[in-house]
Amino acid sequence: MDSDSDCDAVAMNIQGGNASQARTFSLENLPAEFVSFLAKNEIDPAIYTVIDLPRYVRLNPDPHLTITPQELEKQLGTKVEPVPGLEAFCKLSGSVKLRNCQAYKDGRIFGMDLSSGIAVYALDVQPGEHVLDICCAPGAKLCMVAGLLTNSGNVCSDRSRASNQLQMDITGTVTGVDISAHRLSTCRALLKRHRLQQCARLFQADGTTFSVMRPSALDAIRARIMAGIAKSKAEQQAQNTTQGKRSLDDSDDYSGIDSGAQCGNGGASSSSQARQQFHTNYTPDADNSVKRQMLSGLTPQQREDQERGHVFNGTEIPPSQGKVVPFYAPKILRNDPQTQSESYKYDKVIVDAECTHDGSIAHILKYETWGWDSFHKNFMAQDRLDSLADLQRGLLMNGFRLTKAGGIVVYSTCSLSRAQNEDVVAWFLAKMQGRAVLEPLPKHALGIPTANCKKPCRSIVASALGLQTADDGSWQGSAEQEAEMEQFQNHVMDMCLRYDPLASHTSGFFLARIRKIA
Ligand SMILES: C[S@@+](CC[C@H](N)C(=O)[O-])C[C@H]1O[C@@H](n2cnc3c(N)ncnc32)[C@H](O)[C@@H]1O
Repeated sequence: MDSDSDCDAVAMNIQGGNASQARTFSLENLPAEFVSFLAKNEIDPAIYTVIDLPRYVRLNPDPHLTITPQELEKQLGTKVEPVPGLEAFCKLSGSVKLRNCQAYKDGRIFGMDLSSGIAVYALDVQPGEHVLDICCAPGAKLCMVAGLLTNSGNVCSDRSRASNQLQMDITGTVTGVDISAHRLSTCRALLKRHRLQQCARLFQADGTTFSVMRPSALDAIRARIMAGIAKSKAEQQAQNTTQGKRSLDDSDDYSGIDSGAQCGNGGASSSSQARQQFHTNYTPDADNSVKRQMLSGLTPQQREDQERGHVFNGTEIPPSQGKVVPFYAPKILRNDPQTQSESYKYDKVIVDAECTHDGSIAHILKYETWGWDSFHKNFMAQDRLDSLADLQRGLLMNGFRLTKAGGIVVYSTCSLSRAQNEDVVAWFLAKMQGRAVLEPLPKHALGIPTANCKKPCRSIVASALGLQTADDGSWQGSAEQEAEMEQFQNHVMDMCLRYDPLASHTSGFFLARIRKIA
């Protein structure tokens, strides 16, 4: 979870508490299990003693929700410094509370750590692109992607039209997937607060098996809705009555699934069917634990492969499993036929994977107030730790599978553990055998010092390559293999990026940028 205020809002909701940000901290306060986790993962506990960690906000680029740093400074009564080189980001004192600020309530600013912003910039979102955000909630990055698509010049967000009119001019879209319904609710609320909901749809689903391709029928749906509007207007004029007027607003839930355009094959024929399908495909999570849910349409073989960690082969598309009802979608995206075809893979995918959140300093320190028991339950439970790398691999594999050839996948976490970062990326690259390559990232971007990445575990790479390992899992190769292994490990270290709070004065963050070759 990011150390931003929007994420804080979620955490506050979960806990129902009134956390205050502890800025100074004694390491002795950390619970023993967490200290041993840090030691095992070679994470320096001193990161939690950084006392002057700034807070960052992003100014909404929407021309109707702009605010200048000077105006924001007046509202907050504190210094607001634009971050050179990272458009719309500003730095504030770490003690600033955003929630009561009018600009925050109006959706003029987003709380978002700089490292998260750099993850989105690494996607290099272009106008008209279709982006998939796996593990999207509560939605800081998703909102930034939606903002880049909505305010990119090509895509006009015309607020001057009547408020109940659809904005029909979207070309690029962002699809967010998260397993947690209540976190998705926050995501939806954020999209609405920042008026970004027109180009975004959300699915409650397991990101390791999610299979919905990018929207494929925007033009057809747009035409149908426009025809509906024209027809409705004509009828209105003829009858001189408001009866039969079609509501053009964007109701949030799927109760309106039948209204508006139905788009050809596969469209849900009634809202009750749609609901039923939703509940068949996805069981909402009750406790925000890391639950893996299988799409009902997987064959037993696919299921078995999944359980063994072979999430498809990184490219193939499973047969269509019927339409999956979105958790939220504006009308123009709600009735997409969800065509299953190679040509509807996403241009860009971000996998901001579920992790132990140990790099999210402000968040971790809040457990001082909330109680470390809940921290243990949420993040350190042994079964959760044991299954985390599998989950992260599965999320990355599936994100890659849904990316078009030539597209980009960004893998990120807010953990500083090697097992959740370099090891996952190295395992993945080894499995993909040349179909995926690491792309350079801007080291020292914006003058922020990055930390050295860690050397991925050789036995994980060896096992991903199918090389013989000893009973204890260790691997020893020929001289030539050893040299290749060394080269591969160094390559992963060189190409990935780490923010360590001690050096960067941001949250702890890991980032890899992967291009899909085929
Ligand atoms: C680090 S947070 C994501 C933060 C988010 N990207 C943002 O910028 O606000 C990780 C998210 O992963 C979600 N998650 C956990 N397991 C998942 C799964 N199997 N499939 C999809 N989402 C999952 C959690 O509910 C949580 O919201």
